[in-house]
Amino acid sequence: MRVKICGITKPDQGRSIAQFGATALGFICVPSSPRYVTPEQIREVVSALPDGTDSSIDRVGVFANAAVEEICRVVVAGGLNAVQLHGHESPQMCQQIRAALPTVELIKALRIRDADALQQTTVYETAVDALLLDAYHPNLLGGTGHTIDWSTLQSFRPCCPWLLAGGLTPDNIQIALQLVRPDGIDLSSGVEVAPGDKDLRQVERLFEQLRNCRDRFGHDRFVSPKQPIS
Ligand SMILES: O=C(O)c1ccccc1NCC(=O)[C@H](O)[C@H](O)COP(=O)(O)O
Repeated sequence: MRVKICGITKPDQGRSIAQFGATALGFICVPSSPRYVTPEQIREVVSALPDGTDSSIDRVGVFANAAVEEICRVVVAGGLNAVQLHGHESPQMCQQIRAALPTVELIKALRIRDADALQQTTVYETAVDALLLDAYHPNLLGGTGHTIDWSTLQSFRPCCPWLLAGGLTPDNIQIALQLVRPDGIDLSSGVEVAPGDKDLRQVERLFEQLRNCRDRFGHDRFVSPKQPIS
């Protein structure tokens, strides 16, 4: 299972989170966010990663309603290998980004207000490599700490891989994964002291909980430290 920890701003925290077993680090490239980082800051985090993980861990830039040219500029300058679109990007725009960045993984985030909102996922399934389902908030695009009603996702099986996001914490991750079967999870505020400042104890607890899930259910869809399950 993929485990993405989003909103990384500090090199020492990125390094520790990689060592705990995260398969992806997310960088907020949305200037209005309190978690915003420049391409130079992203490079500093990536260069502090333990040897070997700097190329194996996914480096995901999170954008919202940015122009294709701006996304390309940040991807190159920041050394990113994945792009997450967290705004109102159309399937056509996703295809333009895919054409401009053919070797970069493209993830479309969709904010799920209710079960009906899941219908919008079908038009993106062929335009991107993966979907990320996040909670709806009237004023904020992401990092809200709000959860999706997981019961609406119990039979969600898109044609492409997908990540569950929105208000996940070490305390609720087991319950979420008992109800929902995503290919990966994404956490931000649930493992933070303050926006952009990760709580390493909570990140460690998250991986403990994931290992407990694996032990309890007797299968390998949960992550083990330093041996992420793809
Ligand atoms: O985190 C932000 O500040 C942010 C701002 C604008 C667009 C997206 C943003 N975050 C996207 C993420 O990938 C978060 O990890 C996701 O929304 C889950 O956040 P949380 O509910 O805090 O776990």
